[in-house]
Amino acid sequence: MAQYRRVSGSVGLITLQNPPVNALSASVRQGIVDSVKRALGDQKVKSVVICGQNGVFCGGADIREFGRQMSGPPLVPMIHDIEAANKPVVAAIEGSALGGGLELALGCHYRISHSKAKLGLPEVTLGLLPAAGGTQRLPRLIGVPAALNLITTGRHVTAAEALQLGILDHVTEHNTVDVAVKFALSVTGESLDGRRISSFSCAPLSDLDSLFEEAMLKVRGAARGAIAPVACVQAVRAAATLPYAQGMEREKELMATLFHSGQARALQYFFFAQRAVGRWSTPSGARWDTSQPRPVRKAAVIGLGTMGRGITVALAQAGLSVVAVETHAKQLMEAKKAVPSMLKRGAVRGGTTIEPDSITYSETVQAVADVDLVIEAVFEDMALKEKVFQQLSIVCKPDTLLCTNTSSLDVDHLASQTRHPELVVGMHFFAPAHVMKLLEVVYGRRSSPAAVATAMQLGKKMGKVSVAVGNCRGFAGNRMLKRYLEQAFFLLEEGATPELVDRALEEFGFPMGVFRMSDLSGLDVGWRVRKADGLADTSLTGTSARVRQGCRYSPLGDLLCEHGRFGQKTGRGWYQYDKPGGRVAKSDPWLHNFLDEYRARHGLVPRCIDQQEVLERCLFVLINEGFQILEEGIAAGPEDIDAIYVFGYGWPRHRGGPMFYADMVGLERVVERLERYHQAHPNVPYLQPSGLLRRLVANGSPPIHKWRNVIKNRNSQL
Ligand SMILES: CCC[C@H](O)CC(=O)SCCNC(=O)CCNC(=O)[C@H](O)C(C)(C)COP(=O)([O-])OP(=O)([O-])OC[C@H]1O[C@@H](n2cnc3c(N)ncnc32)[C@H](O)[C@@H]1OP(=O)([O-])[O-]
Repeated sequence: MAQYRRVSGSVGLITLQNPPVNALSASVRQGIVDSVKRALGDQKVKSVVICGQNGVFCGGADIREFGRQMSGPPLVPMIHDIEAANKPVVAAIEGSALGGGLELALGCHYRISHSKAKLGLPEVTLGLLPAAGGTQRLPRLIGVPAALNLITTGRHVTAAEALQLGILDHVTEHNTVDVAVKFALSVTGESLDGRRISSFSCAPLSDLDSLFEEAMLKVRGAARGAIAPVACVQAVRAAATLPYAQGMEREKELMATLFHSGQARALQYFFFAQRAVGRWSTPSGARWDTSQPRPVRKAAVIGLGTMGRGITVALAQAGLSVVAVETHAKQLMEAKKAVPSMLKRGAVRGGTTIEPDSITYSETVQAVADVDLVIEAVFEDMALKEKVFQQLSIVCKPDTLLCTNTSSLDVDHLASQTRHPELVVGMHFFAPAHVMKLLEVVYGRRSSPAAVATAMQLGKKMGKVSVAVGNCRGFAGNRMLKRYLEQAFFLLEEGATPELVDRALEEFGFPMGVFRMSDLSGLDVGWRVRKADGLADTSLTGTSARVRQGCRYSPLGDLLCEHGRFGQKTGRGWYQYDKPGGRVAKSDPWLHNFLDEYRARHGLVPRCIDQQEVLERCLFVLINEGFQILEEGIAAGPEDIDAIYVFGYGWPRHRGGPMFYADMVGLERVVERLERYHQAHPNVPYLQPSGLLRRLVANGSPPIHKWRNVIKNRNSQL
């Protein structure tokens, strides 16, 4: 809807009304069309102001309408009519002017904004382009290079930057609508000839071809297979080379190629998925809307290795006062140098200021006596963590929340070491902890709803996407990753090379294939875990060398570690690097010989493996584990798993996440391929389709937004 009224005698004020972000739904568009008509037809009205209710101008087209039959007046002619109006129209921007919202403002003759507003054309992040004239008007207004930057990245800019770029005419600290109305009165009767952006020409550039070639190269490099950024460049090129009307035709054609694409569906699904994870629930009935988080003003971090330092920075950046504890004097000294410079770099990047004295350092756990929450980030060793939790339980206030950053150890067991197990949860950060967006909040059997709510809220405060998951080995993310890694090792045994596997995964859209990733994070990390689990025994020979606990096992990673090949840090891993710490992976003939010898020793005849098999083996087994996790209630819904994989593991966002990908591929096909691979590899039980996956297929493979019902029905029958 849009409300219309006349104010200050001669200004028609149109207020968009569609909470919470005044998205341009069919009824809002109809409301605007009707109101504009009224204002232009009313002789008493000399100028018009368009604003949004509740301090938000407009969040753009209504994304929920995209999957449906479109109705109501289309945006393009609506904006065109506003621009063609013979009375000045002023956009009064508060909150956000994004996507179609900014396009609407670009159709107005003047734009006035509050200083706190954010503006942008984020359509590319939804697999689209700004197809309500945004690709044609913005370059005409601010020049091709700046428009290319905004449209291909979708980034939001502050009002100050928008003013500097020339998007805005005026920025105010006061009531924006009042200022806009006053302004509208002041321009009454003035000529609008120079105010209609569609009549502008783009500022001439000396070498347009090379500018667009460069832009295309850059965009293709960053897009990892996403098609929308490429279409955005093509649309802006049309603005720079064609008259406005033809440019609009090109914009429409390009939008048509994107609108029904799988990528657009995936990205729009993901837009809602990342918001859905905030509405968490646990199998015991705790929920986001009934659980009260506790206030956390002062927090502590125990252990200042790489993770502990990152967590300290993330907490300080969120405005908390932090006690950073490290019992090893040398490590503490290093952390005291490293943390302030990490903070400084973060402040420069984010344009913020940081209070350096918000962090105090200590060599003893006694220093955490008065904090509200502690995050333990010591070495991944259960005995050590047990000791820390026992100490914390004595030292801390009785109501202090005790969190562990373990990536796979048993949260319930750690809780059992304390006097208040209900106040223990996992907060699993991803390295580097002050940069990575993902936080897995792991609730144990006895974690209270308030403890989960507090950790979730703290994650949000730190700018993370927090996902609540249950306690199991590896939680959701690493548990699924284990299956993916295993398949990659098996593929090497069967004849693939790290290069072939990585290429397939990188062409799929991962920033790094599994072996390059493993070299980056260090092969010794997994080796240590496997050793602790009694798995990494390379003294075994014959068939037993490749079997553990009755299942197929590949000792390849263990063997590499025994050769001192820990990845980038030692200059050798699955690839070779020019020096320890080197970043550029090069194919390593030693590794290929090693694989040949290994296969010969175990009587494995290498075969030709294609990219499709790599993808199906690695990804379908990971997806299958995801279904198992849903079945067990470790994650509440597919959106949780997808958010974990996109934000924590580099799953390409334009493929929506592993569970969405399964939906796209077709659940029947996933089952069929898994069954086939399981037949070929009967000693890999995880290739057997999970019960939930089979049940979904038996239920006619409902779309992903209906999976929760199938899970719920099953749980209610138990
Ligand atoms: C021809 C077409 C051309 C055109 O160029 C295409 C477009 O404009 S494409 C559009 C280009 N525009 C964009 O890409 C902007 C997308 N929006 C945003 O970036 C943020 O929502 C915004 C910054 C506006 C507010 O942030 P915040 O304050 O943290 O709030 P929040 O994020 O938590 O959202 C609150 C609720 O509103 C919901 N919702 C939001 N927007 C839309 C929408 N457009 N539609 C529908 N719903 C929308 C959101 O799902 C959530 O629902 P729920 O049920 O409560 O979970």
